[in-house]
Order: sequence, then C-alpha cells, then structure tokens
Amino acid sequence: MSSYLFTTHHSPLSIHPNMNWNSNLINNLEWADKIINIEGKQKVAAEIAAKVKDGDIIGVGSGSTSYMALVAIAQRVKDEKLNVKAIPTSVELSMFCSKLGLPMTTLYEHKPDWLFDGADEVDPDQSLIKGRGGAMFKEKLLISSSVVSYIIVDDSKMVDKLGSKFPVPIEVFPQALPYVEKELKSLGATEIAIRPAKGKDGPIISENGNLVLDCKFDEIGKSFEKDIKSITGVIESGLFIGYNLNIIMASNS
Ligand SMILES: O=C(CO)[C@H](O)[C@H](O)COP(=O)(O)O
Repeated sequence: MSSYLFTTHHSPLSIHPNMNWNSNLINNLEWADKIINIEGKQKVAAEIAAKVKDGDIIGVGSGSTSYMALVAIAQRVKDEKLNVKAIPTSVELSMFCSKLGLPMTTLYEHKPDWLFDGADEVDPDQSLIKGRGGAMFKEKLLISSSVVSYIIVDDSKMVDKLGSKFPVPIEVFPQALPYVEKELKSLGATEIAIRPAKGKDGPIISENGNLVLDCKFDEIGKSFEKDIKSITGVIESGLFIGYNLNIIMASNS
C-alpha cells in the first residue's frame, strides 16, 4: 500500500486506522510551524491536553487553535506513553496528527469520547459560526457524534449577535448553485459570495468536492441552521445553534 492514504476518495474520515503518513513533506509542514503561539491560547491548549485519559478517542477540530491544542496533546501522549486515537476533521489536521505522531481512526471504527474545536463567532447563547477553514461539514459531524465537545476561543470571537464579523459559510453541491442562491435570497441573504481559492484560480473546492458560499444576513434567526440545511443542494452550513457545547475561553491579555 502507498504510504499516502488517500485512496478512492480522500476524506480524512476514511483514513485507515493506525496508519500515519510517512512523508518528509508532512513532517516538515512549514505552515504548521507558522501558526501563531499566543500565550492565552497556549494556556487553554494545556487545559485541553490535561483532559486526555489513556484510551481516549478524541475528535480534532480544524484551525489554528485546534492545532495548538493538538500539539499540547501530542506532547502529553509522548511523555506519558498514552494510548489515544484522533479523528481529524480535515486533511490539514490529519496531516498535523501524522506530523505529531498521533494515531488516527475513523467514525466507522470509533465514536469520539470528546472533541475540541475552534470557532469564528460565539454569541451569548453559545451558538457559533464556524467554517472559516471550510471544514464545517466534518466539524459538525464530529460534534454531533461526540459525547462531549469543547470549543476553544479567545475573547475576539465573542459577539453580541451571530454574523457581526463573519458571514455564514455554506457548503453547496456545485450544480445546485443557481437554485441555492435563489433560496438563500428568499431566506433574507443580503450578500452571497463564492469563496475564492488562494493559490489557485477560481473557487475553493471543499474536501467533499463542493463550493463554499459566504453569506450575509441582517438577522440570523434561531431556525436558520435548519432552514439553510433544508435547501436541496446545501451540504452543510457553519451555523451551530443550540448545541450542547463547553466553551473554553483563552485570554489574549
Ligand atoms: O471552523 C473552523 C474551521 O472550519 C475553525 O475552527 C475556525 O475557523 C477557528 O479557527 P482559528 O482557531 O484558526 O481561529
């Protein structure tokens, strides 16, 4: 078998258990090393790492905050020779698991005992906008599958109203675009943009082969997550309304 584990479809959720990449490219990921080490986030990363118990199956969210927590977890696993398995939510984080030597598993084999993830916005009801990294489908799948979910944020992520700083990311099957656009407008979308790719021409293509729309609304109602999801062609949105989440706040001061 090739040491690269992308087989017929390259979802990190389908990576064969107990197999890590063995690649110099992954071991030396420069962009992983560039992720900012903010002191507050490091403290909270240590707090997350302290939750690890031998035998845990841990869901791993995407983004820089998740990566910092993953580094702290990997250190504990190494120092204490703990037996844990990670279920990553993106190719990016599965590469990081591999780089850090953390064994991975999938949702076929295991249910996560707990999960950690970041967020782009958190409102006073602890509802979230996620998906700046475009991984909201697998993040939501993992949060829905996990017994306990920890969301790590710093105070810059706290908002009075969802949508204040970030649009709502929506993953859409490409040919459904005209229909979904029409339906989003009738839900009250004021601006809809196809997320452009960086480093390639044209749009971002998600890990599931879809487009990501960034969609602004004047008001995000409590039913919006379900309303958006019910549009045929929408795979998932980055709205997380009314989930049972434990928000852990990192201080930037
Ligand atoms: O939802 C996400 C990716 O899809 C991330 O969790 C969110 O964007 C936060 O990222 P960061 O910790 O880098 O601020």
